[in-house]
Amino acid sequence: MSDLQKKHAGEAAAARVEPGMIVGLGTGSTAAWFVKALAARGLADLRCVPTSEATADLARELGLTLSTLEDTPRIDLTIDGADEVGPGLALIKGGGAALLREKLVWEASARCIVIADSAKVVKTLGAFPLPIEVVAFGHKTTANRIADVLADHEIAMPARLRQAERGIVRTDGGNVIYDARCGAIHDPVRLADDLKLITGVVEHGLFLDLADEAIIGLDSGVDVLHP
Ligand SMILES: O=C(CO)[C@H](O)[C@H](O)COP(=O)(O)O
Repeated sequence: MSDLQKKHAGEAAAARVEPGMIVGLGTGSTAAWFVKALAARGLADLRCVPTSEATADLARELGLTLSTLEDTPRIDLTIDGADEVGPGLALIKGGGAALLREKLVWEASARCIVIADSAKVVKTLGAFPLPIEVVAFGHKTTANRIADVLADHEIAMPARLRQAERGIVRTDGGNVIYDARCGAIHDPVRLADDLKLITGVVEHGLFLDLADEAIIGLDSGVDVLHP
């Protein structure tokens, strides 16, 4: 994980934004570099839709004009980080617990650019634990159904409830997160479909066919990938 690479990716992404755009702001440390670089450009008439309370706080502090998905349901460009960038720009996201709002904003966007440091680029998704957002009510019973689906995908490890020092992690929407240590996800499309069918699962961190471009930060500049 390289902060310099994240900075390079964030800055290159900020250069893609044009005055007057409605921009989706991602969540995480790479997205924070983007938000800072975007604010520094001082572009006119931007409206920004943040994907988390943390990003909203940062953007507000930097003087960016915020909007909501309700007020601006069509976003021109969203720029966001990822935990893994796989073949075809299939992604794992949700390490920062913002996957649901992120996916809502991505799906409302005409164009999405993922930004990441070079360590995030992988040949097969799944080394990073797959975040699964679950309704808090009865979450342990939902976890049992998640384990059954994972077993059907030859993933033996049950997903683990995400905890922080202060206890169970809650998302901005009040849900909990289970992290599935998949090892390797051989059929991301089928796994995504199967997880979505589980009652109690709100969203999962597989972002498939959503990224139009990836800007990968290097020590000396960036690399641009397309699906
Ligand atoms: O999906 C995310 C938050 O839910 C983040 O984009 C992802 O976790 C990458 O974070 P970072 O840029 O800090 O490595």
